[in-house]
Amino acid sequence: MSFTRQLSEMSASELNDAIDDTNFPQAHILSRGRNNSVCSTSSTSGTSSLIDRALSHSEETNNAAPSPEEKGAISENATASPTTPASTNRPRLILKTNGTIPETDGTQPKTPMTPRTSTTPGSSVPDCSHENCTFHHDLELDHKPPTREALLPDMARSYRLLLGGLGENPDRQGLIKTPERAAKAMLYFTKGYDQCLEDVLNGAVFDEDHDEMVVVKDIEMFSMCEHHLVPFYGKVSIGYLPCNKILGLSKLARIVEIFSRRLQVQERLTKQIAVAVTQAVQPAGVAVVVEGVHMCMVMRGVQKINSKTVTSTMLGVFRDDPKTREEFLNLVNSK
Ligand SMILES: Nc1nc2c(ncn2[C@@H]2O[C@H](COP(=O)(O)OP(=O)(O)OP(=O)(O)O)[C@@H](O)[C@H]2O)c(=O)[nH]1
Ligand SMILES: [Zn+2]
Repeated sequence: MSFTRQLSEMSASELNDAIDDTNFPQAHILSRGRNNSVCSTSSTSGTSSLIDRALSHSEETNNAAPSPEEKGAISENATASPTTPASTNRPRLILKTNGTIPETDGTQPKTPMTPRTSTTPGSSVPDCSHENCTFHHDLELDHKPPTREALLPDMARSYRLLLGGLGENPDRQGLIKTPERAAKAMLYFTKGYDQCLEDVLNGAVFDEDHDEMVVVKDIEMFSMCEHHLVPFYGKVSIGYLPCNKILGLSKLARIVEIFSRRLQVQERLTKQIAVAVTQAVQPAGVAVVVEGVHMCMVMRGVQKINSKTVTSTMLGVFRDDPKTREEFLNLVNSK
């Protein structure tokens, strides 16, 4: 049984669990400290990840390793590149979330939703059905789906208790509305739980005979550390090599929003963005680099105010071809 078929037989939640829990053997993590020293670690875990196996299957079925002679060009700055292989011979990266969505019918598969398990006992808050919910198309959260609003009273009560726990008087003038404000703010910080890839893409996947690298870099990112519930923030750079399908540029930034606006660790965030781009356009490869500042390391704990964490996920040709990877990294690091 092929691995793509195995993937297609997994339920969305199983796939989500597998994606969330699987580390890429070659994910690079660089930590830059105060003195700019760079520490690079590569996990050498022998466990092949979901994506690895999907990729190797994809390569087997396509049986077409890119030739070094093939040439491409960098689309963003029009710099000629001798390294980007032509799409005709590129293995296409394919990830399927379930067996019901054929990969060639133009329908975008849904991103597996992170299950909402944070509801208060006793309150029944169903997962957002996305029906009548324009939230996904308006990431500014001027209006909230009913399920999100239903969370507010319990959350506000929790914040009120928290204020009391701090020894504060929740009824003093400055704090009267604070529990509700804080609850709304937390809902905003985690609004990605109510977004899915299909809705965010809004059909902006276009057939295009374009086989050169597309890079959108320095996308601002704000997320919440799942260990301490304090922010981490930074920037995300995404590159992909299209296989006759391109993505509306803003959708790359919107994909970052889906996964950053959740409780996260940076490694998982990086991987989820790469997987989502793969699901959206089945390119020959995807590269994602995230540079983050973790307030849990700045305001508390080790208090290293200049440290930055850099994580990357390289899929497909970005993983297999060092020159393609280098081309991407050069673009990302150029001013
Ligand atoms: N790998 C990873 N670790 C993270 C991330 N955000 C926070 N952490 C770490 O999560 C760890 C939690 O460690 P604990 O020892 O349980 O918690 P702690 O006592 O608050 O740890 P310190 O931060 O070292 O004070 C810390 O090392 C954090 O730096 C992330 O995105 N990725
Ligand atoms: Zn933290």
